[in-house]
Amino acid sequence: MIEAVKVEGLSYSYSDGTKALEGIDLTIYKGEKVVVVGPNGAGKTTFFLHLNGTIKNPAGNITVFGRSISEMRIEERIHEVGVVFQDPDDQLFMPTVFDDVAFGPVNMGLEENEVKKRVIKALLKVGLEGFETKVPHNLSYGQKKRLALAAVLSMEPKVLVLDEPTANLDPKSRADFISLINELNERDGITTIIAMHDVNALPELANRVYVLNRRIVAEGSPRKIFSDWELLRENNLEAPDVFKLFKVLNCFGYSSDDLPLSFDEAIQILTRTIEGKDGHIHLHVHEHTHKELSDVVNSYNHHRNNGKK
Ligand SMILES: Nc1ncnc2c1ncn2[C@@H]1O[C@H](COP(=O)(O)OP(=O)(O)OP(=O)(O)O)[C@@H](O)[C@H]1O
Repeated sequence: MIEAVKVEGLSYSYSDGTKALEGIDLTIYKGEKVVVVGPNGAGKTTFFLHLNGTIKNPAGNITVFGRSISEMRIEERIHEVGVVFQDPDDQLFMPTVFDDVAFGPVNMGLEENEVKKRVIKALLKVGLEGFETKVPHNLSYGQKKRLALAAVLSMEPKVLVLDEPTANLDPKSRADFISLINELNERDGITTIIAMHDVNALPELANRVYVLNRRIVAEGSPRKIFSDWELLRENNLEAPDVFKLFKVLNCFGYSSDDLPLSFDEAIQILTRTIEGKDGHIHLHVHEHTHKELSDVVNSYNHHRNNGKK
């Protein structure tokens, strides 16, 4: 396995004395999808500020693909690690969408034609083709989020770091953003490191989780982390809703060895339990009192049929 990001003994205190990070050691491998969780003020953003070089001369070692981040020139670093911060307004400052996405490639010293190609490619990737002449400030929040991502993708980073990518997005934009991140990871081979409080979306974006609370307090698969109630409680975290629901169902005598981490997994487990011979879920529920449940199941069956076509 190739080490994409290796951090050793990283500590950081702000000038007012706030200790934000203490003795961080971690290794993230090429192609991994890693999510960093932790309570508010745990140091996630501070950690990311180290990865994009905003905080210089770290007290500790950070290497990206074997090279020390503090020894890289900025043009090299932005090609290695791209960081998308939570608030897109922090990253968008040019008069047009084109200029914002071109900013990185221009600073990398690329030729005009190459810059143009990269801008078009990045805007297409995030679904903002045709927005080139628009004023970033006037875009909707969801569009700004996608633009901030495009502005980083145009530098073709090997590692993509995202702070709260799903926060404040409507359900469709959220699902689209998750698919896009997964596509970047799975198809384009970009290693992704994400900080998020949205635990319901986490299993889709993580092979592995680090729990950060000034220090790294735990590491493991989403299932391992979410099964540790004590760890969750101590770090102001919670498990995905379906995971908690099945835990409760288990207490009521519904026995399932697998606890689902996502809605789809929950449906699969339920399907194994109650699936009819035709592969559809059959719940004999009363039309009026259980209409909502019927709607969910019908939409699942519809979704399943369409998927089979
Ligand atoms: N510029 C600053 N000056 C002083 N203290 C700071 C500064 N920026 C952050 N901090 C402090 O450093 C600690 C870590 O903050 P950080 O923003 O990295 O946490 P976070 O995990 O990203 O939080 P959240 O989940 O709320 O976004 C907090 O105690 C915060 O108050």
